[in-house]
Amino acid sequence: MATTVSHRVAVAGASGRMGQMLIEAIRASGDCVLAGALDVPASHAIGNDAAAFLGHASGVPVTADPKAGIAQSEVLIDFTRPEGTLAHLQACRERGVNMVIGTTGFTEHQKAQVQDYARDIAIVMAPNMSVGVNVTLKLLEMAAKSLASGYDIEVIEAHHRHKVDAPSGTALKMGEVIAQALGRDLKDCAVYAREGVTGERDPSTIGFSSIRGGDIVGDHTVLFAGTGERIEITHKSASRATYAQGSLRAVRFLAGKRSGLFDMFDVLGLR
Ligand SMILES: NC(=O)C1=CN([C@@H]2O[C@H](COP(=O)(O)OP(=O)(O)OC[C@H]3O[C@@H](n4cnc5c(N)ncnc54)[C@H](OP(=O)(O)O)[C@@H]3O)[C@@H](O)[C@H]2O)C=CC1
Ligand SMILES: O=C(O)C1=N[C@H](C(=O)O)C[C@H](O)C1
Repeated sequence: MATTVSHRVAVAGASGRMGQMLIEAIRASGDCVLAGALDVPASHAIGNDAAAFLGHASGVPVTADPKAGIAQSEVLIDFTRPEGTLAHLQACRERGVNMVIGTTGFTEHQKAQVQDYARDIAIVMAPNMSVGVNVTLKLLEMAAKSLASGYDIEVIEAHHRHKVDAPSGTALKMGEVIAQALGRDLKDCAVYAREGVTGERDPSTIGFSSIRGGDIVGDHTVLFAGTGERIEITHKSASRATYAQGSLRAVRFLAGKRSGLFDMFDVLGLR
């Protein structure tokens, strides 16, 4: 049976870990087609076929020119760096191309800029596109409400040696969800480092610990440590394919939308 291709998708960071995973997922999807590929000017991939690493010819060359890279697309998936994402947003707004943003490490000011672009194009932005992590966020919301007093809360994350931001975007989102459930503001209660004579733990804080090493795809644990018991809620990613599949669900969700900022709770109906 012939499949109908309905989504023309460009990928930014085409030679990156997630970029390659996305190109592979688009090729296997049946309803999406690769219509553009972007990378930084210094990338070894510029000028090459975007699917060459799969031993396949997609007919889409990797370009460093954002406007050329998105010209044939209805949506751009971006897993790059915050400064790259912002440059891509500018090009997408000019061309009326929607965006799926998986990049992490944005400052508050940069997040406000993304929100501003969402007045003109539709954007799904989430620090973690996997179904499992987003369901975990709902579990954390419930746990935090039930364990509001008497339990110290610590978020522990582990990632591969190449990751450049810490804590991970997912860990920060977990902290935000928990803080909100407890009626706190993460800005006021987050503790990102401990060293030396720190004093006793302030029960109102949410602590973060980051481990970096090897090829760990992404592990997140939230520890609720009480007196006489501990509860640990853990999610472990064994493959980046889950992030790519979630990104394609976001692409389908955006079809026909003209503006607005959405996240994976919207895409997955978890709100
Ligand atoms: N939301 C989610 O589910 C997930 C989010 N992520 C996030 O996605 C991002 C990318 O992760 P990952 O694929 O592992 O990283 P990689 O470093 O493997 O890939 C990043 C890609 O973006 C390119 N790039 C770097 N800087 C810029 C820039 N300024 N403008 C445009 N492109 C740029 C890189 O080019 P070059 O290598 O030549 O520098 C590379 O091709 C990270 O922020 C990560 O935290 C990752 C996995 C899941
Ligand atoms: O850089 C990564 O690899 C990942 N980044 C995201 C994050 O910062 O939370 C999502 C996932 O954990 C993998």
